[in-house]
Amino acid sequence: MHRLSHIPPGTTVGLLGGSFDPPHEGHRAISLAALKRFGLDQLVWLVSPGNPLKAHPPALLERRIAAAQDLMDHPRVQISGIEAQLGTRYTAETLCILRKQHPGVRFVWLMGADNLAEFHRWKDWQQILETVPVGVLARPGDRISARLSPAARLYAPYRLKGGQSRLLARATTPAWCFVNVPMVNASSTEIRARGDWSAAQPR
Ligand SMILES: Nc1ncnc2c1ncn2[C@@H]1O[C@H](COP(=O)(O)OP(=O)(O)OP(=O)(O)O)[C@@H](O)[C@H]1O
Ligand SMILES: O=C(O)c1ccc[n+]([C@@H]2O[C@H](COP(=O)([O-])O)[C@@H](O)[C@H]2O)c1
Repeated sequence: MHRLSHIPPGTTVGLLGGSFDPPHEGHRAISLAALKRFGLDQLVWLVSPGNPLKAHPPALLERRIAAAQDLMDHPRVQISGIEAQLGTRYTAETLCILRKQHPGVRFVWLMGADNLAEFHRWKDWQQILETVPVGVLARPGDRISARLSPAARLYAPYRLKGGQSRLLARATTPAWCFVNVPMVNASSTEIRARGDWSAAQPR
């Protein structure tokens, strides 16, 4: 069975799932902010085989992983294509397997504010919130829609304030925390639209 490497029991590990099509400075910035604000030991970029809610297929996984490794060369961050190896696309399924494989590890699901706004559309989203702490990072333009989202409203009683962010990883679930971090106005959609990544490349 495929596993994440170098994840010692007892550690706290942030999981940043994404299409990374392509990876950019926004991903890098929220990763560094998440390590610090949530006091995480490590972080894993889960490069997705394809977001189940996105109609267009992403660029080749190998190409996205290579670009991610170039961009995020950091001793506490690993880039992983494990979802493709496990055959999972849905986050709830991925988390279920990872938690079984690493019983002593405290995983935290990380996402930008835009994903919290849409979170109620994910498969078994309440199960995700009930089983792993969720850290949400501010993103330009999405802070208000995220705060007003169905998931944020329903789970409002379980939100840790920004000043308590370092408690998140070891908090009893459900627990989530929105942190206002310095924002980077970068998006893969915009980079693809410029043609710097998509043009003449295999998809
Ligand atoms: N600039 C950013 N600021 C904060 N969070 C971000 C930023 N860019 C991406 N994220 C978050 O990183 C994760 C992976 O994002 P993803 O790979 O979809 O990038 P994206 O720029 O949102 O791509 P696309 O434009 O194709 O939707 C998501 O949780 C997303 O919310
Ligand atoms: O599980 C789901 O239903 C689900 C729906 C939408 C997105 N996700 C995950 O959310 C992460 C961010 O996706 P993306 O495309 O916005 O980078 C990535 O890991 C996806 O697999 C998961």
